[in-house]
Amino acid sequence: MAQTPDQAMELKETGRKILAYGKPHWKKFAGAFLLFTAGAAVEPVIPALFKKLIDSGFKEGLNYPLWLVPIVIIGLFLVRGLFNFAGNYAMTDSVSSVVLSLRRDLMRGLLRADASLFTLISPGVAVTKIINDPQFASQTLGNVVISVIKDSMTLVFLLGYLLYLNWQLTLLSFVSMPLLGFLLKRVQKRLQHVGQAQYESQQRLVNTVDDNARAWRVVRTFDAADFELARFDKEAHVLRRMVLKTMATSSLITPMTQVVAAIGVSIIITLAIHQASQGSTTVGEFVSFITALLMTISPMRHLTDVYQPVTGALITARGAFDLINAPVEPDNGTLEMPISRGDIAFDNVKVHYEGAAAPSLNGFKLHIEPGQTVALVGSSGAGKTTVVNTLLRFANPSEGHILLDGTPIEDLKLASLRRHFAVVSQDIVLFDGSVAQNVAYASPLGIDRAKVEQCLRAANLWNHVSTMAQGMDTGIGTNGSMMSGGQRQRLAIARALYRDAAVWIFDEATSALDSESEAVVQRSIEDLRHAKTLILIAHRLSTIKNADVICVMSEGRIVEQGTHAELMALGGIYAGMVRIQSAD
Ligand SMILES: Nc1ncnc2c1ncn2[C@@H]1O[C@H](COP(=O)(O)OP(=O)(O)OP(=O)(O)O)[C@@H](O)[C@H]1O
Repeated sequence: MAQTPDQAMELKETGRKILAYGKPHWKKFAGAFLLFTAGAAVEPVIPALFKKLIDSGFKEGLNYPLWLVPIVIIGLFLVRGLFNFAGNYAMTDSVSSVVLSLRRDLMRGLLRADASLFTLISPGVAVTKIINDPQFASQTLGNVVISVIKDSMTLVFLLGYLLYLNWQLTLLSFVSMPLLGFLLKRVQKRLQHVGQAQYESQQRLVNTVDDNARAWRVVRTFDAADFELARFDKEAHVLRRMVLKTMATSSLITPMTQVVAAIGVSIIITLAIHQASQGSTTVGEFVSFITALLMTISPMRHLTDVYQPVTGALITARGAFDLINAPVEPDNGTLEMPISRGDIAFDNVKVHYEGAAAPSLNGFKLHIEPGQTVALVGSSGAGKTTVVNTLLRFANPSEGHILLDGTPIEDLKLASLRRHFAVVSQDIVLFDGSVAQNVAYASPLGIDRAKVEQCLRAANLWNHVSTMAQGMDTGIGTNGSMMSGGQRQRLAIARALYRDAAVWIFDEATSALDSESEAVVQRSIEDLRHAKTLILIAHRLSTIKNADVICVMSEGRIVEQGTHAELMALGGIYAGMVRIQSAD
């Protein structure tokens, strides 16, 4: 897989974006920089001290107390250590601030993303992108910055000292630099494309784990543990191979640098020995020069070692930025609608999902008056849920309009539109919290416990909740995993009832209920009739026969419409469906 120029550009762009996140914290970064610089400035003092000690100690006799030697050496290391500690602290402080802002923006990206995003990424990948990736990328880049500051400063000071000691020899050390630059460029290119492959492989592995955590019951029922393990192993091996490739490529850098550096150093040492043998340098000068020269190798090597982590971090950050840059749900409406009567009109609406063979709604026409109860029935795939999705603007029509109280819904702000609906959908999703927190979910006024109880009673769940260890404050586990299917459904109904909406939508809301619970919920729904606009979607026709209007849908449009009695009298599709169900 070759790295395209575009991808290379994107990495630079990613780098710029991360820098923009660091900008507000520049003072802290600058503080860290100064502290590391001060730490690095201590480095050449060490060889300089050796020169002083050796020259004066060996040639001129001691002209300072001997106890000063350990004090000064220990003191120097202590000062360097303190500067480095403070620098690390300041750096971590700044990096964690960057992680915080990045995570918040990623989360915002997820919350605002268009519905299409959720057909592309799994929950596991979203978690990785928001939780792990910013930490990994920022931490790695932070460490690299620390190492670059420390090492380049150390190098600058050491080089300064070397130039001061012997500028001709020092300049010679630059001879091998172009060769090193050329080799490093080639390695970097390879690192970029192996790193990208490693990132993609990791995402696939996350997807596999995500599937197994969500569908664990299915996996066990199908006795598919071995099958899943084999699937996991296959991808885990691919990832392992990619990690090895990355490491092998980046490990080339160290020996390459060392050999190239050795060429330069060997020339310089030879010349230095030659100069010393001519008596043009003192022993102290010679030892000091060689010590400082050898001390440059370690920071030089560290500096060339930053390619791999930087590339890896940028590739990871680029993946995370995908989430920030994901297409945002269009919200171009400008109108607010504080109160709604619940008057809904569909005017020749056509919806064609991307990639679907046929439109899911095709010339859909319906007027629902305030307080009316409308039932949508029809075979699976007829487009019933799409009506709801379009009404809430999770899907957008390519033709036609939907009006709420006479206003086209696309003219309303999304939040202003959606606040008028309470929906119990087919797939029940609950939050990891208590019963009360789930019922009063995101309520701006906090939890009204009396109202929570009233809604739980209406949903026929109060009897169960009152027996739970902490009543309505009992936790229900991830996605309500500690409740039965019917209890989860009733909790979702209570959540919808709690919301003071103008339009209530129940999409197969009682399908998992036993007949007693269904009767209670049915009565609660009956109580709402006329006070609210109700849209009921059900396969079990007995649950909707009291509706004011029953719409029979087929292939995205209404093919029969009327009351139960009218449709029975018509003797069409609806009457046929009723006959089949009563025969069951
Ligand atoms: N996100 C999507 N992308 C592509 N096609 C979709 C999408 N969602 C639904 N569809 C298709 O649109 C059609 C109508 O689906 P819809 O969910 O509205 O049917 P339904 O009448 O509610 O069915 P059911 O009674 O089984 O719930 C189906 O053929 C379905 O495959």
